[in-house]
Amino acid sequence: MSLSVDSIRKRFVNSSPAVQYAVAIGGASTAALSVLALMYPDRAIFDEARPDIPQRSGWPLIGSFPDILKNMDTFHHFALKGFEDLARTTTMSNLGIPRNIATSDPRCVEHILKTNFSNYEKGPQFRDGMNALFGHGIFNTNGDEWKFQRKTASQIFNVKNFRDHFTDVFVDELDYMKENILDPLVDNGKTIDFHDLMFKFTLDSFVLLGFGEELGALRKDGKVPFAAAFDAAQVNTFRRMMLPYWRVREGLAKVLMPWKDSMEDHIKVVDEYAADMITKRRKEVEKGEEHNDLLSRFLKSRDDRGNLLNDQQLRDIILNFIIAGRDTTAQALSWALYQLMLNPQVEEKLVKEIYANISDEDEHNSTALYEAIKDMKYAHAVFYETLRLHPSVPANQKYALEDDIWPDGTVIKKGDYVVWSPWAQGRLEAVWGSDAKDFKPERWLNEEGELKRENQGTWPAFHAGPRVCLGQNLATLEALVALTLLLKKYRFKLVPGQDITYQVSLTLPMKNGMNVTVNQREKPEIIA
Ligand code: HEM
Repeated sequence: MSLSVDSIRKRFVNSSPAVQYAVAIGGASTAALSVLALMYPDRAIFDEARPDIPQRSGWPLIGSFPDILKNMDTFHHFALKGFEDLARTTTMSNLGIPRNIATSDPRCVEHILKTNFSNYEKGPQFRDGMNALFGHGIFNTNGDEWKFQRKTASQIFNVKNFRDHFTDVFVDELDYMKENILDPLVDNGKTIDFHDLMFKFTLDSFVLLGFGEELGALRKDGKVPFAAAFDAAQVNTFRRMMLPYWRVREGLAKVLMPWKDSMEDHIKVVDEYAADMITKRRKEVEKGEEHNDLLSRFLKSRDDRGNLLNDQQLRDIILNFIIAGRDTTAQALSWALYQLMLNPQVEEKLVKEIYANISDEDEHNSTALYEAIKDMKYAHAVFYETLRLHPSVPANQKYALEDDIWPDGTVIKKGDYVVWSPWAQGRLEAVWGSDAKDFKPERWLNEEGELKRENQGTWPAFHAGPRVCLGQNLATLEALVALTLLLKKYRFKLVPGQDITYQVSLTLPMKNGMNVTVNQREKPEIIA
């Protein structure tokens, strides 16, 4: 049956008013959508065009949102491909989240980190997403509130603490780990998840040195409930930041999958943990006990308005510092061992350096260990190279406080949401040369064998500018003490057939962990 224009018109005229109304509405909507699609052919509805910046391909009205969804699990590879295929600075428009301008140009990254960009003036998307876990802790504050936290915390990062107290804590935790967990596995072929082990080590160490609490994660099988809830809350925070309409999504999940723990459940567990810690410490202080750690410094100090801190403020501070101090270093340690197992020639060189510098006695003399490790150039190079390919903070963002022009000529408008990806940048040939994807600690040493640090725009692993990582020396010390003492005693082997990959989160965890077997290390020949 063929439908002529005339017959359609007749049918329409003879139909009921309700049908005529529905058809008219449908027609008008289609027309409106078509006009809007013509106005926004490659970007999210109402996003302004930025023809001056190379844009990643997008759909009419929704932009690249489907691509984000599709690549959610391999997001850092997705970022890398954009820079490789399109340009060093690109833009992407997505329905429901602000248009981003992404750069992998070290000059632009350094400029963002050191000048007119704020990580607090975030759109509601980010502030709302971060609030549940981060509250008003150091990562999520600005101005006087941030200055107060940074200044108070920085008091514990002095050489004396590093040399005497912190090194002691790391050595004690490692001693426990060696004796009770690793020694029983030596040469018996049984496997252990090294990633999980490092999370326990850094959690116990940081909670002890920062808050005086013996959490005992290393002493328990499986994850302690605080750590499990804390990890889940972080993954969820990242999803809230990346995907729009999280309230609707999470609301639906609660109805459709009521048996699954929600963000509120995870937050409840971590809140209770922090609350117990605070109550215990307040009681100890009442009894006249003296402590000199991070928690005590904050308990004694007055905030930017001159008040002693309440429990909520202390909770935010504790959780932010645990995020800062635990995950980042545990991940760096895991990725470092992964690369060493894949690159035996690097491992061999590092082990020779360890044996040449650390005697058996040094292993239990914190001052000697600290002094020796400070001078181990190759070990530092291994650590920096690990963070080049596996930066613990793999992607980051800020907002432009003013109109600006970047060093590469990109025109930035006040309020623009700008992002950079240390993960992608670390693998770009345009930044690191044709061997960018290879693990080569030698690139961090000059011809005389002295360490050379890249500028912070090229290697933004620890950030730069006023918000540069407060714990970078602590992290370096902790990682090198652990690598030194573990590699001196054991040779770890990667269990074949595993999918070692990252989980997309605020930091760079290994998605499936990393199983290894443990063997006794033979002394390298050169020393024997
Ligand atoms: C390998 C280990 C580590 C890496 C790669 C790392 C990296 C970073 C990065 C990239 C930032 C900037 C985050 C942002 O503003 O978006 C940061 C901030 C920070 N880091 Fe680290 N970090 C590490 C370990 C630590 C440790 C052990 C501590 C211990 C306390 C720490 C304390 C902090 C603090 C307090 C900040 C916030 C600084 C501020 O906003 O003023 N970090 N870190």
